[in-house]
Amino acid sequence: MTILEIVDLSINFGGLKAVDSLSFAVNEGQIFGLIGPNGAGKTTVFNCITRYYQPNQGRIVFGGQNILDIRSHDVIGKGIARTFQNMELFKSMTVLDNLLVGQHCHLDTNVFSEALSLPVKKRKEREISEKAQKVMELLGLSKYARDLVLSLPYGMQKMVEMGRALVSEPKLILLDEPAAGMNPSESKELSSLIKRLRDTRGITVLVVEHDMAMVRSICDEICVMDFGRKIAQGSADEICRNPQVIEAYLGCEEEGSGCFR
Ligand SMILES: Nc1ncnc2c1ncn2[C@@H]1O[C@H](COP(=O)(O)OP(=O)(O)OP(=O)(O)O)[C@@H](O)[C@H]1O
Repeated sequence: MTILEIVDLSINFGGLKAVDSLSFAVNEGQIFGLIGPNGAGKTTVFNCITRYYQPNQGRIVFGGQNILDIRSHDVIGKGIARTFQNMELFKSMTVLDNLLVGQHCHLDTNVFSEALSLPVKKRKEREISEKAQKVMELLGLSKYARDLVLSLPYGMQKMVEMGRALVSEPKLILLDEPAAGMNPSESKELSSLIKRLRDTRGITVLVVEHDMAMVRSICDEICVMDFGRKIAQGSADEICRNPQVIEAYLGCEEEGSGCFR
């Protein structure tokens, strides 16, 4: 069953067509890769899905609803969460506080419950805190809960970002270059975590990633973009054999690896 459908999506910046009539569909429970050379338009697609950018044309249908009709701050409430290419964390705050940031939208309180600190507010706060604890356990972050993010190694900081996205219990998570800056063993661990999220929590994953070893190991289906357009779609084996894809990546093809960087 389709959970996300990108239909004829286009967005221009001045004369540049960053995304050009792009269409693809992601099925529920899939790990779907969006790849392409630098500047192909991948992050721009994420920015359109999260309503940070307003496309010039097209539709983005999530769970049957065109999300271009909703406000950007309502996207998370629909069940979509994301991580960023350049981690957007509050680095001088603790891990736990970073996970709790943004959860106020789920508190559903009003001025009276705030002022009177009513039990309903306290209960909601406790629920959110429990969710954060569970996510920290899942990601191996519990022992760092009270540590400042800036004191953690880079790979762990990326886990905090993943954690923040997971606390909202998304149906779909958008991961923008999750393995960037990680060493091979960290990205292997990340690959199994992403598969676990899908397998145990049923989360659908749309991932932008340049690490082809990771893309190959986790993605059920891959859409390849170049200059804003889709040039191929299929399994990892199919896209790696596709002449248009090889042509697009020429120059960053690794000697003998048979694939891309
Ligand atoms: N806000 C903006 N204003 C102007 N141009 C933009 C803007 N955002 C993106 N672009 C341009 O759109 C094109 C696509 O950028 P985008 O970041 O989506 O590429 P990408 O495929 O994610 O690249 P990378 O793999 O390097 O992250 C680029 O040429 C970029 O410079």
